[in-house]
Amino acid sequence: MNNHSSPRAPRLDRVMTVANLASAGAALLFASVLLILLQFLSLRSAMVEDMRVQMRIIGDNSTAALMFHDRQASKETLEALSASPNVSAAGIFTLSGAPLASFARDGAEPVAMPAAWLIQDGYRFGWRELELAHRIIGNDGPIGVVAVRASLAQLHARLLGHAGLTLSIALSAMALAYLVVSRMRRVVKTAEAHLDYLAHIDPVTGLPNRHAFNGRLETALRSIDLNGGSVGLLLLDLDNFKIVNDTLGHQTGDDLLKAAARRLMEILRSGDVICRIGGDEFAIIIDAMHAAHGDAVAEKLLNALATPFEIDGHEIYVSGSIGISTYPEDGADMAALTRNADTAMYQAKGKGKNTFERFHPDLNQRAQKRMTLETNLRKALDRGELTLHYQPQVSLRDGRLVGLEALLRWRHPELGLVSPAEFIPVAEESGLIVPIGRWVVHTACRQVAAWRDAGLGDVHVCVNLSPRQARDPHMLHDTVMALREAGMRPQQLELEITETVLMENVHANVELLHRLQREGIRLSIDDFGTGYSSMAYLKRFPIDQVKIDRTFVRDIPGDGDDEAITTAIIAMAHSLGLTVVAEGVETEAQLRFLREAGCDTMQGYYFAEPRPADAIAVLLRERLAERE
Ligand SMILES: Nc1nc2c(ncn2[C@@H]2O[C@H](COP(=O)(O)O[C@H]3[C@@H](O)[C@H](n4cnc5c(=O)[nH]c(N)nc54)O[C@@H]3COP(=O)(O)O)[C@@H](O)[C@H]2O)c(=O)[nH]1
Repeated sequence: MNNHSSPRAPRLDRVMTVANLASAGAALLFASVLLILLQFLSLRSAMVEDMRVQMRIIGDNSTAALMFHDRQASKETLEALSASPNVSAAGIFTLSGAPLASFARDGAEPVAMPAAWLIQDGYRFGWRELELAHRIIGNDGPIGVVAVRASLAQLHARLLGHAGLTLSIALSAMALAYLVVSRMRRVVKTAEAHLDYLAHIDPVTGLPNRHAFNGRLETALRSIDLNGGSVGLLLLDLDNFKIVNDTLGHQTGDDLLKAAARRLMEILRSGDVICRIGGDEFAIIIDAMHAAHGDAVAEKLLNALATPFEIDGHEIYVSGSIGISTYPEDGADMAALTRNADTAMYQAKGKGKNTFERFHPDLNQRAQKRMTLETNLRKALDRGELTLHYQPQVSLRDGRLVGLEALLRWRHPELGLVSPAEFIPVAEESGLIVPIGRWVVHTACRQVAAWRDAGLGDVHVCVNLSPRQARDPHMLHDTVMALREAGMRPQQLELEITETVLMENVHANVELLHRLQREGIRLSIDDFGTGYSSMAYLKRFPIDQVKIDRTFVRDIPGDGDDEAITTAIIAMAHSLGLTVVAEGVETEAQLRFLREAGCDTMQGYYFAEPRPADAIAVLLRERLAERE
């Protein structure tokens, strides 16, 4: 399995670092050369100044010797210069240029009478020597010249020392700068790598995230465009993951995601890519896949999830629904391919979860049909196309009618009678269930009031509550208003909630059910046995009644498992003080079995199918007559 990022081209920052260091080095070098030059000029002027002071002294001290042509005195005066190590030769001359005295170090050439321009300028620098000349002034003006030749060796040595020091400081600064820059580069690189990780990796599972998935899929499709072949895309959504999160907490949810991701990764081949692209959604890109391979991989993925997960001492069962699409057959681009895999995945969910579905164009037709249903459903309320039918609930003790379940019916002028099994999910997904559900509660309550006002007595009515309605913040208020408007006792209304809805958001639902209970509204669990089926959880909810799903009733008596489940549900519900309704009772044998098992109430075609309000009025009249 390939989940690593591709090697990158040499980074621009590396080039930038070298460029920065080079420019810093050049600047330092320039500054160093400038410093050395300044140093040189400063040493030079200091030397000239020093020599001139000495020559002035010699000149002043030689005035008398010059006037009297005293060679010995001139020589002695001149020899004072020998103390200065720079001076290699010196001489005192008369104005006519005749030497009066001279001094030269070992091997040095004696000085000659300086040229007029040198006397004028005072000094001249050569490469290795400095020549100086100074007029000696008597009482009536110039009387002679003192000339000196000084070696620059000492100045050069000092300059070399300075240059060495300056350059070593510059080099040390460069080395320090290099170390600081390298360290900064390492810090920046680590930060960059971390940011890159965060941008591409899901922190919970360590898998590439949606952003990375887009890149991987794009690369895979581009490669197919160039080289041919096909790519398979599998979208896997964990079933009922939300229940785990809500009931066991987010940490357990995260641990489950991590463990599931590990299992899925383990069964994939190298070259396949798995990414986490949403809360409980994974995408698997299968390279160079043949049509049959997608199904095989999907089966392997589902099998990998089949063994329960051991997390924090909990044994957690989780399954997946997978949608498969193949490039280029099922979509011309990334968006179409992903959309179609998504459509297939929803189809798999609709088929009852823990399965996979390969995309085929019919699915789009189905999606189209769904769209048509939704468009028409939006107008159904206003056009008065919705009605309620009512199905009686009968006491198993005495056969008396004890309640009615309100069931929605939709007759569309062109589509005909549309089954609630078909349009309720569409209403739920589109959110239309909220206004429709509100209408159902109000209509059912108004109908109960109408029967009462017609002298048919008080009736108990049950209304289904969908997941969206349970989340609707106005639901409680709307329901209470419907009861008030109808002048009904709250106990006459029962809301049916499926186990799955209940478990979808345990904390919020516990709160909601308590508030409904405080209003006096009765509550029952619908389709019990098909969902989470935990009596322990039922204890947390203020429930009055449990409705055994008709799939368990269908094969009793006869099916040992269903008999055992039905009997157990009745016994457990009673032990919690709840009454039990059996759904889908169609035969005398079922009725007898349920009565013997102690079931309280039955609902099903055996007694009556759901009927319009007028037909129910007939039953209510019969009930009244029986009472009298
Ligand atoms: N949120 C809402 N959901 C609603 C509403 N009205 C209906 N529904 C849900 O739609 C599903 C299908 O309902 P329907 O086609 O009305 O089927 C009901 C009965 O007709 C059917 N039934 C009753 N007795 C029998 C029987 O003996 N055999 C048999 N095969 N079917 C029978 O069962 C359905 C009632 O189920 P339940 O609600 O679980 O008690 C269905 O899920 C409805 O809940 C609505 O207003 N809001």
